[in-house]
Amino acid sequence: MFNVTSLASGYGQSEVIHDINLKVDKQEIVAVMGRNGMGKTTLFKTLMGILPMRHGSITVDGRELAGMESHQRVASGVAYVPQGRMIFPGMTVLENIQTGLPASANGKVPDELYALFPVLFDMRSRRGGNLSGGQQQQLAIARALATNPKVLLLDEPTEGIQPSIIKDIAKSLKEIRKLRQLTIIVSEQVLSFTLDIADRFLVIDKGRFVYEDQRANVDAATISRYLSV
Ligand SMILES: Nc1ncnc2c1ncn2[C@@H]1O[C@H](COP(=O)(O)OP(=O)(O)OP(=O)(O)O)[C@@H](O)[C@H]1O
Repeated sequence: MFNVTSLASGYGQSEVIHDINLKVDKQEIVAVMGRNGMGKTTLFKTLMGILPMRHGSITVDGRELAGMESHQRVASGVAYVPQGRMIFPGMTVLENIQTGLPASANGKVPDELYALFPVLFDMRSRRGGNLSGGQQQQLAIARALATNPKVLLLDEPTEGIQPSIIKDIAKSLKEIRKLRQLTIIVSEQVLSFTLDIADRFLVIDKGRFVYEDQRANVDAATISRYLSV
């Protein structure tokens, strides 16, 4: 459904992502685990077209995204929740979510989104910047879901968030995956969160995948070793 072939990218002279291949099925949740600086954010930025690719191919249901601007990739069904959330702090919760809605929605937030994140309904008139970190993360996810994606990319969603909210986020993601047959790729350093949601695990090390396994066979000790070296 989401296929990445021989993808490379980097900054200036230095190549950071080397020849990455990834195939993700419809409704599958894949975790990309890796320490700081291993290339998770660079990979996601390349998938979204924020950073140009040096070579490779990215397809969603057979449609090639290479060469498309970021907004065209969103229109093709890929949504992105960046590291650090990047919500608009001066805008209300409602306005933040509306920025993700297609024009055809006429500004109406689907009830389903508020059902997934009830706190956002309660706080819809507050400024995004006044929400807690966990609430902002939920807002960033809701804004991405408002674009009605087929594929959701989440970059380190648990960073700086308290454990009870992490559990809520895991629950919402599993729910929305079922509801919308959503494909999810999530980068993380926190294994407990991904063990809760992911069907398959990959470890990225210096811009290459060095480990892969299904949830049922996953060797948590091996992944932890990669994360702690
Ligand atoms: N704007 C940039 N210019 C040059 N090099 C960069 C830039 N951003 C990241 N890098 C380098 O690219 C490599 C991968 O960084 P990246 O941010 O993708 O890692 P990460 O796995 O997402 O880690 P983190 O969890 O710290 O975000 C690192 O060596 C980093 O120094």
